[in-house]
Amino acid sequence: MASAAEIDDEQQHFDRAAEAREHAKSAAGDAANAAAHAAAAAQLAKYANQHQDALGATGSAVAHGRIDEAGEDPLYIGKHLIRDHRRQEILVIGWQAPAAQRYYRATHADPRGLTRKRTFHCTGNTIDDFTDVVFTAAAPDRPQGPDGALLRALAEGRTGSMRDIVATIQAAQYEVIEAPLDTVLVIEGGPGTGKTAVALHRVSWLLVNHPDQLRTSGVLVVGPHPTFTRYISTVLPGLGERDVVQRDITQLGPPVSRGRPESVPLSRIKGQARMAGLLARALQQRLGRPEPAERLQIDGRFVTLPGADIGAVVAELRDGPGPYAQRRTQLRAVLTGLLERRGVTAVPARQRSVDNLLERLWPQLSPPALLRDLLGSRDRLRAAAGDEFTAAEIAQLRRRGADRLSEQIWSRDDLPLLDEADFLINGSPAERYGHVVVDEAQDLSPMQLRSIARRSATGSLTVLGDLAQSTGPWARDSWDDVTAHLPGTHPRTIAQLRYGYRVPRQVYEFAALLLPIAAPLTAPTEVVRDGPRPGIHRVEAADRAGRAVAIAQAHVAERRFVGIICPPTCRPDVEAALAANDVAWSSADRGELGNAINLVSPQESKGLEFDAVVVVEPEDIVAGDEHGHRMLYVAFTRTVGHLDVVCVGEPLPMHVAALAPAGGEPPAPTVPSLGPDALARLAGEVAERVRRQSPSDQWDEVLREAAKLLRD
Ligand SMILES: Nc1ncnc2c1ncn2[C@@H]1O[C@H](COP(=O)(O)OP(=O)(O)OP(=O)(O)O)[C@@H](O)[C@H]1O
Repeated sequence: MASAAEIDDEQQHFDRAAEAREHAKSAAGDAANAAAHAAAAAQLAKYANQHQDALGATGSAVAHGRIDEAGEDPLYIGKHLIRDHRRQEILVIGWQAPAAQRYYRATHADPRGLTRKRTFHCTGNTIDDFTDVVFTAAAPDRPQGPDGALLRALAEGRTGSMRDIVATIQAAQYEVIEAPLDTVLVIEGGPGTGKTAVALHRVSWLLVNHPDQLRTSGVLVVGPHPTFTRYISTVLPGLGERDVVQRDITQLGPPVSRGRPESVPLSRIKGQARMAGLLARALQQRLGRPEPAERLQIDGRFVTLPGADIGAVVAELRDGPGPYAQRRTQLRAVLTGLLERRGVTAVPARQRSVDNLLERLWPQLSPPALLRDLLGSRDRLRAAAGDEFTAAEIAQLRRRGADRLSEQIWSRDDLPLLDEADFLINGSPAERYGHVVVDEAQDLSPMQLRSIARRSATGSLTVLGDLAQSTGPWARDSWDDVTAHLPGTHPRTIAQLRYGYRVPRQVYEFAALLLPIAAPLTAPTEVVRDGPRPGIHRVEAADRAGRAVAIAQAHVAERRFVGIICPPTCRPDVEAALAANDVAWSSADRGELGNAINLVSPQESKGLEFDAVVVVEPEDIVAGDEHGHRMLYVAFTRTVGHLDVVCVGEPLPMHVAALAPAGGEPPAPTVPSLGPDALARLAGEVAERVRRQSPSDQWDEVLREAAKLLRD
């Protein structure tokens, strides 16, 4: 604990900086009032608001850190630059400034000239305490364990909104944050290694350090589902960035009615990149052929255009560049030109016989109309499929469309197809960004990735995920399968985060027993802190839901933020138990998390975290997905503190023969043996790595060696 005198000294600096900040904010407001007319005033007011936001909220801490170097004045680091208005002296530098880098990158092994790094703990702008890391030349080999400030931040209770980590970003995380803009950067790491937090801070860092490229074009952050988007939505505004667009993956593409369910096999077909070719061919096949002679009535006289001339123009435009709608406009212009050459002067913009001919040759189409008509017709599907789809696949794709387009309900897998159709018809989306961040990217289909890729104006992307958490119809085992569908304009880099900050060691070790089956080649994360052991509660089926709710209530009584992660099979019982006990709860499928008990499906739990997690019936979670062990690994790793597993029979990981009841000592974990499926997956993965990392002329030899080793 810092001494009162030291805290007083620091507080004086904080008070001075707070006063300077208020002065800067009111000066920004005054500038807006000085505008010459209303339009300029509105514009200036917008800039003033942005500037005031960027300076930070009144009453918030002006700084979170300080660095000391021998013979130099200390530097205070906060979310925003603050100058003394009288002397123009810098009181606090923004955390993204190059001068702040050493606060984050200094380690005992490489202190970068610093003698000390101080992290403040504040309530508003009042300093409660601070934690120091002292760098001494005598201890360069000291291992860099988690410092007190980090452990303190990790121990804080969670809520339904993610917090920034600006005060305690770790050296390896900062290195990823400041990676070059012109990259496709993949950030991979186990659960709770800070991928999401790092990516959001990277956005803020990029906006400050690359204003010319990004301030006008903007940044887009794409998450896996609405609850996640809402959960992370306060981080960037808290860092002073209000203009970053945050969407979930289903919000890309034309606005349509959603909610149609889709089978897994159909999801697999619809997500494949070859669907893009199917749509492009389907669009071409909508083009018509002219009659040998096209007779048009214009202003009471008939004009005949030779079909061969028109056909040649249509063929040229069909094979030409540009979106479909733009080429349609070009065709109209050419038709008008042909008419003018036959003496028709000034063809009006709307002329019925020209419009009719144009509609026959090059029909006006919306993305939903194209897709509905395609999926609704076996003949259209067959014609567009060529050799690329089997008859069985065509039969699977075919479905009866709604009679009225406005009544059509679309599935999640239709959305990227509509977006692709929109691209083919209308060209690149109106909203393109200087940088795009994609979270939980390991689960996205090629068609979803294409949809994201076309929103990056320059090919600059940050892609984050964890292959060991990859589930669903598009579960991945390699990042190559993801990046193959992203723009190739910039180099691709994979950055790994090794340290797990969320999950306590005792819970992580339990969850990691699933890894040999879930993701055999994944190295476990290195956990930085301890916590309570998982509680295993074996119950009768009739008591399962009631017990889960009772455990959740006990956590709420301790003021914990709780997630009950429950497979669909158990959900009605759990909802009934919550109702029977008159417990207020929130449902993640309504896009929002409450402050107490939240009922969450395993899929929705991705990316979220709670103080306490109650996992209901692991076996059903495993059974619910082809990569069910990964899904369970996700569910187990959502906790910052407590994990309780409520089950009938074994809690999984099944190979842990007998786990002690809640609070008891579990036996030492045993290494699970691999079943035939897991072994086949492992073999496939080894072969894939050999292919990726060895020159092709050595594959056979390396694989023969590997087979021999396995036989022996
Ligand atoms: N340097 C840090 N300082 C303080 N907290 C941190 C730090 N790094 C990560 N955390 C915390 O660890 C938790 C996990 O972070 P985050 O959700 O970004 O991890 P993730 O790798 O995206 O996890 P998952 O793959 O499970 O979604 C968050 O509560 C985050 O605030």
